[in-house]
Amino acid sequence: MTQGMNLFDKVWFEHQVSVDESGNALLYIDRHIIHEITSAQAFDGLRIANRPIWRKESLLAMADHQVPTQDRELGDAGFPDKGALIQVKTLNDNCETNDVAQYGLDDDRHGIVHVAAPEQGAVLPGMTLVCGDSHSSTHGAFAVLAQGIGTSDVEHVMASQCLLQQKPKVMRIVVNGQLGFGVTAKDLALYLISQIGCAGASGYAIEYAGDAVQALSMEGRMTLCNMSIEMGARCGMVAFDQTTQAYLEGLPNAPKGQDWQQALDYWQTLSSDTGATFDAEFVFEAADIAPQVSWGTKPDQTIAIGQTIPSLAQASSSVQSSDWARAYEYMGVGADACIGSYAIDQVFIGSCTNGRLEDIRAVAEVVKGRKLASHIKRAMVVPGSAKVKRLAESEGLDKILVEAGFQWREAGCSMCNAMNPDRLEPGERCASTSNRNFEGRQGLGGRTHLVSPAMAAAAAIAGHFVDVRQWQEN
Ligand SMILES: CC(C)[C@H](C(=O)O)[C@@H](O)C(=O)O
Ligand code: SF4
Repeated sequence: MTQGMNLFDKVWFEHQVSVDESGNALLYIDRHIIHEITSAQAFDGLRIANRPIWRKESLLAMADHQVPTQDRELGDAGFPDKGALIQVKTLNDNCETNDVAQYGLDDDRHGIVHVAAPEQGAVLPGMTLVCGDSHSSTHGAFAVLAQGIGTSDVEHVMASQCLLQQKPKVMRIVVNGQLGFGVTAKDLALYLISQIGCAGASGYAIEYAGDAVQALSMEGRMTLCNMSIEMGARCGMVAFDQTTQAYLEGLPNAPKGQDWQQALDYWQTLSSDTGATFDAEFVFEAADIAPQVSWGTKPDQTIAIGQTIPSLAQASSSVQSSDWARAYEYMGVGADACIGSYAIDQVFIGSCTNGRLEDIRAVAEVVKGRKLASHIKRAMVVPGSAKVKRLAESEGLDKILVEAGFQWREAGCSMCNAMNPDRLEPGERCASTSNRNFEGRQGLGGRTHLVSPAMAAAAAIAGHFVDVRQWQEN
């Protein structure tokens, strides 16, 4: 085994084809996932240049952003937005013409790219992975070097199976100890972003390590890696271990028999060696982390439940102070106020951050036998994939949620980014398990507060943010 190498470097150098004088490296790409938003122009580009796809077996497609999450049985008629229908049909046509594997809308493997691909075993340790989507960092949970790319790079990778880029620096974030009762991977992610800042990891690949990270399930690790991009990082990774192995064993696309044994031998090398070095390192104590709520319009504008919204006097620069002033205004919140003092209008549980089975179980646990607060206009649970939906239904979770007053939808990105019919109205305040709280992210004028699934569930019942730990059984 190579001595003293960190995890990122191991995967990087295994895939580096060449480096030019200015330091630009060509990186070989193993897995390329595509969706309906960022692939159409790439397919067009190849067609115009009369270039074939280099290795179509590396591609996996599914439409997720624009698909409606209800009335799917109506087929095309279920799409209220005909532009969205065209995008989805274009992806279908491109996949058929180019013989690219696709999980279509009626396929029981369909879902949000970052939820559906890993659960089929299409994402394996040691791979390099790209997708024309910023939250591709999710797949780093499997010790994968997973990056989001733009549409022109989608075309380059289709044509050459390679990505041209500068090698990022590597940051390790160590979280010691264990997360407290009721504190989840989402709270950890939001906390780290609030400490490191939205641009704090720009130019870096992150490796998450320490006892608290190792104790996370694969779902929790995906939640954590998913939000790396909200710190500006190029990707986030977690070392391969028993948890990774147990998750992958038996999945449809995971290797079998001899191949599995051989793969394991390699995968077991996918952690940072003792003595590995990093360009930056942060160390946190899990015990310091409480359930988090974002109060502003950037993911790092986040506080622990129980803290008050910071005042301008606490800002560290004039830029931060003007950012905060604008955020108070847009979000309709005030300095020094308690986040629990604002009534919530909508609740959204889903997205590639928190649309997995563990997340839905956490919501059901909190809302079981309770009802939505009477002023909540709408509360939705949107599974991240058809598989998550099926598994949740087999546990009876859908019934618990519907009983409490939630809508139970079909898989898709849904209200995470308002590219489909699920949106906030101007001024509406939403407890959301998604990953971005930018202005207008969930609908023009909508106000997003990022929280964990359990915190969103408690807010749905109380009608405002509360500390969910008072409601859970220890
Ligand atoms: C539409 C897509 C390109 C976009 C992204 O890259 O992140 C979306 O997934 C998002 O979360 O805003
Ligand atoms: S769920 Fe949200 S963050 Fe994830 S891919 Fe879809 S739109 Fe992007």
